[in-house]
Amino acid sequence: MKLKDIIYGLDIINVRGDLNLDIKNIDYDSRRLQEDSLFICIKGFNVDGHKYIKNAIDKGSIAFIVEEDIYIDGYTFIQVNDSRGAMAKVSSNFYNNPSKKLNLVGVTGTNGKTTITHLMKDILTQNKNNIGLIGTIKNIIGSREIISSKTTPESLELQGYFKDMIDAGVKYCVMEVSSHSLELKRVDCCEFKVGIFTNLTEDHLDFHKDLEDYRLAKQKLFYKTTKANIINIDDEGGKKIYDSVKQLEIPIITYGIDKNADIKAKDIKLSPEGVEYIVVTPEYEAQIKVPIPGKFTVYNSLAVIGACLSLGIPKEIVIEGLKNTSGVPGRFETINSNRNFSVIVDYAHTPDALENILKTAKGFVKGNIITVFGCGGDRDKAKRPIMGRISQMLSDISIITSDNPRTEDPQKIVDDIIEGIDKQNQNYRVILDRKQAIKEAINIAKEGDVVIIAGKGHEDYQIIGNEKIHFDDKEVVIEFLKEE
Ligand SMILES: CC(=O)N[C@H]1[C@@H](OP(=O)(O)OP(=O)(O)OC[C@H]2O[C@@H](n3ccc(=O)[nH]c3=O)[C@H](O)[C@@H]2O)O[C@H](CO)[C@@H](O)[C@@H]1O[C@H](C)C(=O)N[C@@H](C)C(=O)N[C@H](CCC(=O)O)C(=O)O
Ligand SMILES: Nc1ncnc2c1ncn2[C@@H]1O[C@H](COP(=O)(O)OP(=O)(O)OP(=O)(O)O)[C@@H](O)[C@H]1O
Ligand SMILES: N[C@H](CCC[C@H](N)C(=O)O)C(=O)O
Ligand SMILES: [Mg+2]
Repeated sequence: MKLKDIIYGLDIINVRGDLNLDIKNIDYDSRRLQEDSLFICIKGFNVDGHKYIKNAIDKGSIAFIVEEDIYIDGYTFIQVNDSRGAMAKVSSNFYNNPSKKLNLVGVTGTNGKTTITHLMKDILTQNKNNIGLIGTIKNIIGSREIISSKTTPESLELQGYFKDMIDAGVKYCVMEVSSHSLELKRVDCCEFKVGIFTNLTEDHLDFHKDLEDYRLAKQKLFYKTTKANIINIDDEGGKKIYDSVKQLEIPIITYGIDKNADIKAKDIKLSPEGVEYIVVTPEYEAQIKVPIPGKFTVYNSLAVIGACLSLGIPKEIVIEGLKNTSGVPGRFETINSNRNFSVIVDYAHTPDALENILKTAKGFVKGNIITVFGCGGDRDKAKRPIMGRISQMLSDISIITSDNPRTEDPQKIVDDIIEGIDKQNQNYRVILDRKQAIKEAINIAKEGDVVIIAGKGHEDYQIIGNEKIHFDDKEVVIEFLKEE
């Protein structure tokens, strides 16, 4: 594509050089550059991409998007205020603005994004749709699946996936929209038909200044939608977002249990097998059954019902899809065994998620709750003692271990967690090695107990230092369950 077409509509400070160049590739990482590329220089959190310009020229880059006043004879330099925002624009142009041709549903909030997108997938595929999904576990493009490395990809990858979806005949794409992606402009130039807000609780305070800053990042999604905003009105953050977006022309559909919402659940029955309730919407009332336990499943499915309503998906398809969902890998996943206790692997890595999951287990456990969990390194430190306190309060035995320590000392992370623990109460222990911690939990479990292994869910790795080693909670559980 011609460079002048790629930069169409871009907010530019200055252009030096030829805009009639034929660009074959765009990249923001010099390590991947090819011949005839446009290199986007990003000032990152770790390094400044501008320092790779010479390296990029050696690899065949002919044009550059920069934030500084740089010029090298024979090459084209386009100076902008913000390279990340510019990357979203040029990526969308490069792939012919594919998001406009999709029914794109964006889901944001602290917890529930992956679950909601997977429930939507199960409904939409049932309706014989070729679908797209972008999120924490994997990205799906029709029949192709790609393991994810982020919840929301960088704008360049994202627009490329959208283009592939169009080529594969995809009509609906459901997507997790992280607060990082909203703040770092990964989803600029995405045209969302529908936005869903789940909830706002403590997380990511390493990245966002405070909870309000985190909420404001999430709120941005609801200014990017064209058809409807679906908002959890029982949630404090949801109420604030509602107040902020209600003056927009986009219809809002609220959902909730406690408040007078547009979509409500009544006669809720919670069981170890899942949830059942009657949904009341402006268009219909129906009995809903979802085979995923926990009150939060009511919220997640209400959000899904709201989104499907605004997209015109027939109610029968929605009801059947929810009833027959295969669940979500690593989210309240019970590991099959012939032991007389249960083991559940879950992705709860925030205080709210841990509290929800433990309260759900408490609702049906006959014996003790034994919880194994840790917290990720190089991420929000404030949540560590809170999770320690919640685990101790809601479990009979807490085994505190490592999650993904990354570059932090695992013992230091555990020390932060036990800051929140009452040390007089001997109902906790520390076993740094996650495998040994899981082994201990299974060894001490007795009839009627529930072992909850929280924090890593579907992850099949552990990040220690800068190394990613194979580690899968489910695999480890199955191995130990075989040993008697
Ligand atoms: C905080 C954050 O999001 N950081 C992202 C950010 O890193 P950065 O800006 O620090 O990049 P950098 O490493 O300083 O490099 C600057 C630029 O130089 C380039 N570079 C670098 C080295 C080189 O040799 N050549 C070169 O060109 C880089 O490609 C980049 O364009 O930009 C990088 C690429 O542009 C991302 O890979 C990186 O995400 C890292 C991997 C990350 O872990 N992000 C997490 C926190 C994240 O995004 N999480 C959210 C939320 C999760 C959830 O709640 O579900 C997510 O959406 O996944
Ligand atoms: N609506 C909800 N409210 C609170 N907790 C929830 C909700 N839905 C799921 N959970 C809990 O949060 C965990 C993570 O759920 P899920 O993966 O769907 O969230 P997510 O928003 O995609 O998280 P991430 O930010 O890591 O991508 C689940 O394993 C469960 O413990
Ligand atoms: N999307 C979450 C994942 C956390 C998963 C947990 N296992 C960890 O590594 O902290 C985040 O980026 O904070
Ligand atoms: Mg997710």
